[in-house]
Amino acid sequence: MEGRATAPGAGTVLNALANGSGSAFAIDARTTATVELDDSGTVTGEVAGAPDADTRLVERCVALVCERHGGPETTGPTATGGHVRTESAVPMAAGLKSSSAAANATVLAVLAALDRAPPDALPDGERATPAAPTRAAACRLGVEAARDAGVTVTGAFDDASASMLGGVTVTDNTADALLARETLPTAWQALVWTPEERALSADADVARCERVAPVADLVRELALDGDYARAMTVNGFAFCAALGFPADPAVEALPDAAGASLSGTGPSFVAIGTDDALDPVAARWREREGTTRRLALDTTGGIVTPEHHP
Ligand SMILES: Nc1ncnc2c1ncn2[C@@H]1O[C@H](COP(=O)(O)OP(=O)(O)O)[C@@H](O)[C@H]1O
Ligand SMILES: O=C(O)C1=C[C@@H](OP(=O)(O)O)[C@@H](O)[C@H](O)C1
Repeated sequence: MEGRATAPGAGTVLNALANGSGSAFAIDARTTATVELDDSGTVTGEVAGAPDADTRLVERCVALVCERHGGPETTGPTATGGHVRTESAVPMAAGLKSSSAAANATVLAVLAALDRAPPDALPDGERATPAAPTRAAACRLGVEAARDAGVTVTGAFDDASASMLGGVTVTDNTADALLARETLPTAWQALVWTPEERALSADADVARCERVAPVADLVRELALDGDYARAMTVNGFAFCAALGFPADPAVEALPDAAGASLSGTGPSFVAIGTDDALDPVAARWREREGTTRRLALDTTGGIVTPEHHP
C-alpha cells in the first residue's frame, strides 16, 4: 500500500507566539512524502539528504492517521505501521514552515495509501471515497501529531492551514479555528532570504513574544481586514524586537516591497510584492550571506500525486 503527496511551505503574516492567533501564506517550495504501509505495528522514517534529521513528526503522522483511518472497523484497507520518506525544498527550522509541509504531505500520503484521500486533494476527475476526511480535517491531524512530537509551541494551525489549503489563512491556534482563507493579489510573488543559521520553533523565547501581544492584536486586526502586507510588516518589527533579530532585512525591503517580515521564529525573512517591486529588494538581499530565492505564491496547497513506479 503506497501513497505519495506534496504540500508547500509558507511565510509569516502574524506569528502566533504572542496572542495565540496567527496568519501565514503558502509559497511555492514543496515537501513530498512517500509512504509504504504495512501491518508491522512500527513506523520508520527518513529524510532525503539528511540522515540525522529528526523523523519523529512524520513517524507520528503515519501512526496517527493509521489509528484514525486504518483500523479494522474501516471499510477500506487497514494498516498499523510502515515507512515514510520525505524530500524537501523547504529548509528545516528556518522559519519557512518545513514542519507543516512535512506533516501535511505525510498525512495526505497515508490517507491516499488507505484510499481515504480528501476530495479536495485529489487530481481532477478522481473521486474520493465517502469516508474520506476534508483537507482541513487532515490538516488538524498533522497539527495533533506536531503537538505529540513536541516540534511546536501553539500547534501552528496558522502555518499548517496555509500549507494545506494554499493562499493566506488567519487562525486562532488556541482552538484550531480557521478565521479566514483568501488569496493574495495574483501579480504578487515572494522573496525569501535564508541565512545559514537555524532556529527551532520549540526553542523560541515564548515569554518575550507574549510581551508584544498588544502589537500582535493590531496585526490580527489588519489581517482580518485583508491588509496582509501591512500586517506582516508590523509583525516583523515586533517579533525582531522580541526574538532579538536585527530588523535590517525588513528595512532594506521597504518601501519597495508591499510587505516584509521575519518569518516565524526566524531566521528567514520574507517580502511580498510585484516582480518589479521585488527587483531592488533582491539586489540588496543578494549582498547578504545566505540564500535569496524568488518564489511564486502557492494557491494549490496539499495534493496527492502519482506514486513512483521505478
Ligand atoms: N522534510 C521533513 N521531514 C521530516 N520531518 C521534518 C521535515 N521538515 C521538518 N521536519 C520536522 O520539523 C522540525 C522543524 O520544525 P520547526 O522548528 O517548526 O521549523 P519550521 O519553521 O521549518 O517548521 C524538524 O526538527 C523535524 O522534526
Ligand atoms: O510553533 C508554533 O506554534 C509556531 C511557530 C512559529 O513558526 P515557525 O515554525 O516558522 O518558527 C510561528 O510563526 C507560528 O505562528 C506558531
